[in-house]
Amino acid sequence: MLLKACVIGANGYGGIELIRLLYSHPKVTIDVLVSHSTQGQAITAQYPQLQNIVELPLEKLDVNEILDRVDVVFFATPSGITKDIAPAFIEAGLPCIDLSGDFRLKDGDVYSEWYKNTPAQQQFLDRAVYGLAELYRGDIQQAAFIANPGCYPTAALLGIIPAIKLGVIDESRTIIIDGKTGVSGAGRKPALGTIFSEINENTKAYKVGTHQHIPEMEQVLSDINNQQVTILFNAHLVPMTRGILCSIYIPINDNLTDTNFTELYKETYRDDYFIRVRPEKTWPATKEVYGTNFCDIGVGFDQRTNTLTVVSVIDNLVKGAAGQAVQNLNLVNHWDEKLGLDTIPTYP
Ligand SMILES: NC(=O)C1=CN([C@@H]2O[C@H](COP(=O)(O)OP(=O)(O)OC[C@H]3O[C@@H](n4cnc5c(N)ncnc54)[C@H](OP(=O)(O)O)[C@@H]3O)[C@@H](O)[C@H]2O)C=CC1
Ligand SMILES: CC(=O)N[C@@H](CCC(=O)OP(=O)(O)O)C(=O)O
Repeated sequence: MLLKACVIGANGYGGIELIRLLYSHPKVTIDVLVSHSTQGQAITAQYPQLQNIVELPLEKLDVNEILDRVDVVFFATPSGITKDIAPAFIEAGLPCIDLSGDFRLKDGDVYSEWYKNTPAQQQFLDRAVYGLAELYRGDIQQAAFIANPGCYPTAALLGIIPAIKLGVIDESRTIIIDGKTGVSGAGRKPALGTIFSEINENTKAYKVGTHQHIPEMEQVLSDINNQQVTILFNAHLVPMTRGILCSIYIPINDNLTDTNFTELYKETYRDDYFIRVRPEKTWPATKEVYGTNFCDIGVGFDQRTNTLTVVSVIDNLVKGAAGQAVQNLNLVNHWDEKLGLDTIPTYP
């Protein structure tokens, strides 16, 4: 029997990517699509490319009806909105996977500071399991409510986790993450900063020193390190549709200059199908993971500065959002982690 899924926020970019992936999933059927502003329309009115494939109506949010009709709910709704919608489903015990930032931070005060909004109730923050499979696979397999990681944190954390686990970092210096994203990261809603003439042939830094993903990365790294880790992260918008590339600079202890970091990274991820560590000093590009759940990582040690350069790429809508959500669905159900996700990148 197929598992019945509901996507709330179905007409956004995260929602349509969930529909694309769930449609091909051998153990799932999409039963309910929910929209806020386009309810009553067919999904094909918003996305004609779904004609003859997924011809479902966009429905209004009706908690009881959804509880009756489906086995799992995905929230592809904005941060600040999900925290008010999700609790009814969590309390009813329906498995929930949230793509927003509302349940990732365990400390409500930290959420208020960075998201400039009131946090979700603590009881729901406590129940959420952070859905980074490569780090918390065992917890996810036991979970009913997943807070899917943010797009930048996914790429950045996967690039830093091996170094933290191996204890090779010089803690007197700061880890620096230079992140670049395609414009789909901002969602489908129109905004001045993301229209063609503003972003084409242009690149810009944004949210410098204030990006909401900074405390998310620090929370996870501090959890692994058993003490506070502080990072410097800056985000940049580049003129492409999909993709995130993080160039990460990790200060390394003096006595480790002969270490083969590429081999150590490969060893850390030996059981993680979606993490592909490249040969020494071979650098991945965003197109090489386009449309897939892969995170490709290149590693190279700079002797002059005792710094490890790590380049990590993902598709923001797949490993950074919908694909990672499906990976988590597979784990929650104890299915093969690759189900619905085993594809080759679209290239060129
Ligand atoms: N885009 C990305 O790369 C990533 C996105 N995310 C997160 O995923 C979530 C979805 O993002 P994305 O799809 O890009 O955003 P979009 O702006 O493309 O879509 C947002 C969706 O939320 C719905 N929505 C907006 N306001 C409300 C409301 N008040 N009540 C109910 N539904 C509402 C919209 O419905 P309608 O249009 O009908 O109003 C729309 O379906 C966000 O939390 C985002 O932070 C996470 C990682 C990466
Ligand atoms: C281009 C762009 O604006 N990208 C967004 C990604 C947002 C996101 O994923 O936000 P959540 O943490 O709320 O899920 C940003 O940098 O804020």
